Amino acid sequence: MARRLSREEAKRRIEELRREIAYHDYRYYVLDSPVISDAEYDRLMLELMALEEAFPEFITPNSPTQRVGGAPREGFPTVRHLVPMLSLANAFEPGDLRDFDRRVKEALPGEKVEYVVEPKIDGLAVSLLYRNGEFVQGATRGDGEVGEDVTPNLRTIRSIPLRFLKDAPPLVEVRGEAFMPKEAFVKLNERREEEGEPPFANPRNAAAGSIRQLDPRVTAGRKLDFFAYGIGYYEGISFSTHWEVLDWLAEQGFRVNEHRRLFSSIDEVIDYVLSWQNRRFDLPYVIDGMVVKVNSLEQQARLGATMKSPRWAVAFKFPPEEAVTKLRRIEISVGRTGVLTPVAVFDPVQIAGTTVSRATLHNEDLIREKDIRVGDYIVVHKAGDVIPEVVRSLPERRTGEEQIFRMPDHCPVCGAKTIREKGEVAVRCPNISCPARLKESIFHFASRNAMDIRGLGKVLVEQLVDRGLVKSVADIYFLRREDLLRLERMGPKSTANLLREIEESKGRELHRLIFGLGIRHVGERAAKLLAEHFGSIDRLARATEEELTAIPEIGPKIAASVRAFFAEPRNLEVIERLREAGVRLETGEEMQKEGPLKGKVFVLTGALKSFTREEAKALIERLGGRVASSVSRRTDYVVVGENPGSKYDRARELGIKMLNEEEFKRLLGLES
Ligand SMILES: NC(=O)c1ccc[n+]([C@@H]2O[C@H](COP(=O)([O-])OP(=O)(O)OC[C@H]3O[C@@H](n4cnc5c(N)ncnc54)[C@H](O)[C@@H]3O)[C@@H](O)[C@H]2O)c1
Ligand SMILES: [Zn+2]
Repeated sequence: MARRLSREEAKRRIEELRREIAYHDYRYYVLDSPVISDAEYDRLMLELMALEEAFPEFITPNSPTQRVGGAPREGFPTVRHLVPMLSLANAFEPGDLRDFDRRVKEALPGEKVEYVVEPKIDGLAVSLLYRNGEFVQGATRGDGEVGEDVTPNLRTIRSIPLRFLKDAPPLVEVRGEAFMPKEAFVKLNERREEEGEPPFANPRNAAAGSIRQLDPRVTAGRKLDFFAYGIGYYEGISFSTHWEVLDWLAEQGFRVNEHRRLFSSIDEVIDYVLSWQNRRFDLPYVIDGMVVKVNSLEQQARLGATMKSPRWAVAFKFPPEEAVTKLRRIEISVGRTGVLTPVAVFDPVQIAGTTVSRATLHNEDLIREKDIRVGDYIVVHKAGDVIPEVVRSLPERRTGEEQIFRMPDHCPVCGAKTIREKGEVAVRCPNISCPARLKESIFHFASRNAMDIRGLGKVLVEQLVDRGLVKSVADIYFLRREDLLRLERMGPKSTANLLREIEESKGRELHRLIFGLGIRHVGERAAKLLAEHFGSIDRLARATEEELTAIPEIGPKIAASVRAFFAEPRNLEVIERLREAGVRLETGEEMQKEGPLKGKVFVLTGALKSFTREEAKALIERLGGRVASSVSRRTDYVVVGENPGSKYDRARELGIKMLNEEEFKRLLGLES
């Protein structure tokens, strides 16, 4: 194609491509938020390279083909790399690998060449400086010459050793890839979506965005990992091959990829590389290709490098996993916070190892931006090889029958008028008792990292809400055996199990409860901080925005959301009902602090001679205990007065310790 353009046309197209690429570089490297896929970006780059090859007179040092990419962002100190961190030349088909092999052999006539093949991890290249075996500085690649000093952030990655296990050479620069495993990527994007933040396009941007955080505590919460794949500058050690370097790194405590292999011919290299084309989807992290490197370091040195990449290595990139299919309809799902999410439903296609037929479209703006219409042919891929996404529509295949999508102005589940707050992309159902929201919140409340009530799955929650048995999370604790037995698939055994699990969940740690309440923007980490800091729900409920933001890591957004949650009378009612049920509303330390009765739960039944109910309650509370209205497994003591009621029988059934008035007084430290 390059050949057919006139000089003038080529010049114009080159300019255009450079401008476009510069914009995408900015989105990708500076904002960590690309708007096109890597495959599309690579196509632009290839076109530019082809044109520059055909018209070399237009090559300038400022062409994006001439540099590594990635400008350091403001906010971090910069670091000059001891040895430039280069990019890698790309190969897209076996023929490109053969060309690479030919170039290498031409530069090393008559020599035997071995190749090391390693997975190309889709993450962020970083350089780690070790002085006398101690980690002293970590930097991003940046533009290859100068990167950003992100030492405190990299220190949070557990697989980066802070000290070498065996040796302590004066100075070594370890290089490798910081990355986010698929599972962490999916979780992070789910959370961002819930909180109304834009999801990351792929694990590489997620890793970059996580490492380039001014607050390293945010990085710490992001579950990053690291593979070492080489060394830059080094003193006081010596190696003759890349393979030795990898072994040495593994001995010092680094994670080195276990799928590295050593080969002596390019045919073996090609076989191995291609064998990963489909197998790669089973890995817990994303690889976007395989890197082939000349093994001998001495040969590497003689081969040298171009401005952009070494001549002794090449990255084979796997073809993008994309498929074209037809968009049948757009469904709306309503989440826990009321956000309406449009979901694309399309004819099933195979992508990255599985069949997919649905993909989130995130929000209305995105649908407009991408001009996606119902009935369109669309290109679908999987972000991070796991999250199905619509890349773009194919307007050239339209028939005129396609429908422009409009977000409903009423909640499809409860019919409430939807709202879209200023500056937000999300449309919400504002009705806090919307069944869709309620189901999601209950499901969240019962989830593993919240109150962990295993028997309370999606199907059961559906029924509980649809039958009006549960109108808030607190109602879970008032479910009766008879009610549960009437539900589908609930026998006596599963009912008993569920009731036991519900009972057990009453004693869960405070941070799980706070997380489980589903306060907007309060994830697991924030919930832990809030629990630790305030010690009890009551104190958290009374906290002012200033008190909240005084906690490091709790920003104004979280603070405002916590305030709004506890300002809502319906939410306070839920808390009261939880208290009534005997759900623990304090941290362990708090219970210890409060008195000798250390959060013990009392139930009073029958009339006492020495004091009224109110007096007894006050005495118990002064000593750190608590009075509940009904007997449960969480009850520690039942105080039995005259004419005890049904609570007496229930307590006997459960084998709870019972106290008569004398024993009770003794426990309170009162003389009898
Ligand atoms: N979508 C967009 O808008 C956009 C914009 C800019 C760049 N990009 C993407 O970024 C790519 C360019 O980035 P690049 O310059 O980092 O090149 P690259 O990703 O093609 O390859 C070089 C990088 O591979 C990594 N790597 C992983 N495993 C490795 C191993 N075992 N040994 C050595 N290196 C290993 C290192 O980080 C190294 O810097 C483009 O191909 C494009 O896909 C996309
Ligand atoms: Zn609704």
